[in-house]
Formats: sequence, C-alpha cells, structure tokens
Amino acid sequence: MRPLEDRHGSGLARASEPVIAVSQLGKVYASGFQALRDVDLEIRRQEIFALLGPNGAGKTTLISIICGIVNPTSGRVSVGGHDIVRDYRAARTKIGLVPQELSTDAFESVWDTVKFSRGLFGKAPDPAYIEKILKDLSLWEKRDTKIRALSGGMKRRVMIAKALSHEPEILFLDEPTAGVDVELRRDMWNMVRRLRENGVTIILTTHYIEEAEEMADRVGVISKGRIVLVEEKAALMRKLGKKQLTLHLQEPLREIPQGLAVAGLELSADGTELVYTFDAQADQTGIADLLRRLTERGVDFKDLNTSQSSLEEIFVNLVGNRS
Ligand SMILES: Nc1ncnc2c1ncn2[C@@H]1O[C@H](COP(=O)(O)OP(=O)(O)OP(=O)(O)O)[C@@H](O)[C@H]1O
Repeated sequence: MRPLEDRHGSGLARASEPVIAVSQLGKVYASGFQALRDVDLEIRRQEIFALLGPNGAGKTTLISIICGIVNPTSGRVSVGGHDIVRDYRAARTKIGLVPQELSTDAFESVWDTVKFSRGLFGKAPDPAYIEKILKDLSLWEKRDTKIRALSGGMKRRVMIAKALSHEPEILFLDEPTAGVDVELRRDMWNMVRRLRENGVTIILTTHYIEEAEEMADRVGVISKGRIVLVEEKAALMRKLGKKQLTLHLQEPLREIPQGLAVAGLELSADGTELVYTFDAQADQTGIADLLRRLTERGVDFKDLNTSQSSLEEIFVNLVGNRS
C-alpha cells in the first residue's frame, strides 16, 4: 500500500509506519562469506535505536545495505516508503551516514566540505543552516581551517556535519564513540538528543553496552549475521533488575522439598545450593517467605549471597547461545 503523502512528510498517516523496513535481508559477499541471514527489522520514526553486536556480527554490512553502499543478495529494504534498490535516490536522500572511517578531502576547508556534501544531494545552498550545524558541533571557529589541520576529534565532528548537511530524516552513526574523548562523546549525545527532538530518527551501532543503555529507546542485538533480539530498553532494564539469591545448604538435597517449590527456585551445584531468581524491583521479593518456609522444613544453610545479572551477561548469553 502506498503511504499517504503530506507536504511535510510527517503527517499522522505516516507517523505509525516504520521509517525503515528490512525484510528477509541476506548478504553473501563475493568471497562466499554469509554476512547477513534472514534479517527482519523495523525502525520507528523518531526513535534512537542501538544495534549491538560483537566484531564481525554484520552491523556495518546491515547499515551499508540500508544506505545503498552494499548490494543485498536477497530480501528488501524500504526507507521512508522508498525501495532502496528501485528508488535509490529518494531513499538515500533521507539518510545521513557517519561512517566508521574518517574520509574527507584533506585540502578543503570545513565550510566548503560541508557545503559540497549538501550540494551532492541536490539541495539548494543554505548558508544559515550550515552555520547552525557548524555551531552546534563546535566547528564554527574552524570553518576556514583545512581538514588536514584538524585534530582527530574535530575531523569526526566534520563527518557528522557532512552527514547532516542535507537535512536527513534518518541519521546512522557507525561506532560513533570508538576512540573518541569524553568531551566529544558528551557533545555527540547532546546532539543526538536534540536531533531526535527535531524529528530525526537515529540508528547507532556499537560494541558498548553502556552506550546503548545510556542512549537508546530500543536495542537490537545482532550476532553472526542474525538479529537475535529486538527489545525496548526499558524491558531489558527490567531483566537487568533480576537478582539471584544463592543459599549454600548444610546438607545436599535430592529435590526441592514439597511445599517449597515456587517460581524462580532451583536446585544447583549437585543439590548443595538453592538458587532463587527474583525481581529486585518488585514490592514483594518473596525472600522472607522463602526463608520462613525453609526454616519450617528444617532446611539449614551455612551461607547466602546475592548477585545481579548485567546487560553484559544478558548479551553474552544471547550471543553465546547462537553459536
Ligand atoms: N567486502 C567483504 N568481503 C568479504 N567479507 C566481508 C566484507 N565485508 C565484511 N565482510 C565480513 O562480514 C562480516 C561482517 O562484517 P561487518 O563489518 O558487517 O561487521 P561489524 O558487526 O560491523 O563488525 P565491527 O564491529 O568489527 O565493525 C565479517 O566477518 C567481515 O569479515
């Protein structure tokens, strides 16, 4: 079905549609290596989506296909309702990409480089807009400086300015904070939040779980070319809220005694430990009740300790289970 168009491209009819729809996407490189398989993914308008995955998982391949830089082997991608193969230009114009690698013309000035990028997308010159992005990225003072005379961090800022030069609706940031100092990282996150407030959808790839935790509305995990999880960050955080209480028993048990079996209680370590998994954020954890019933049944323990699962563990479990 064709989306209803409105002049500003942000009408209600379109707001509920995914801004990017990836369906059954596969990529086999010329070497025969299968980098992506059966990838389905929908990105919502104006969300911050973090694509998380270890080295070589397929993150860059996926965003390169969406941005029209790499051809898919199978499947389909549409961006703002435009098929990225059939309707490449219309789809590509909606996207700004900040790649992992720094690649700019060393002998151009900051101003000219960013102005030129805008021109590449066929947009009319708009010096006021370029001035605004350079100011937002703390590059205004450097507008006449040649790129080669900039620091690494400033070159990265230029890459972002270039990506934003044609007022894209979607911004891809591929490993935005790899090798970046604290100040640039903070500026980058502030900029991402401001862009989102102005209606831009942001997709970032990262190895860093903290980054996803800090920024994202939703998190997708990719491993060995497959999407293994897509979830609201808040839901992931609830999983993070799970805690475990381990009771080291005086005498090993063969099974959990009758009347003690409750959800989340398991016997482990050859019956020498009772492990109770509970939601740390719940009003009633059930611990007091469990301990009372253990005492009633004469189950003694010599020690107890608690532990909390981290997003890191959830991630490792997910990725590890698919090998
Ligand atoms: N042009 C290519 N030819 C053959 N294999 C490739 C090519 N580009 C990437 N690959 C392989 O595809 C897999 C996915 O690579 P990709 O760059 O998409 O991963 P990534 O998740 O972005 O990794 P990283 O976090 O290291 O950037 C890797 O095993 C990589 O070696």
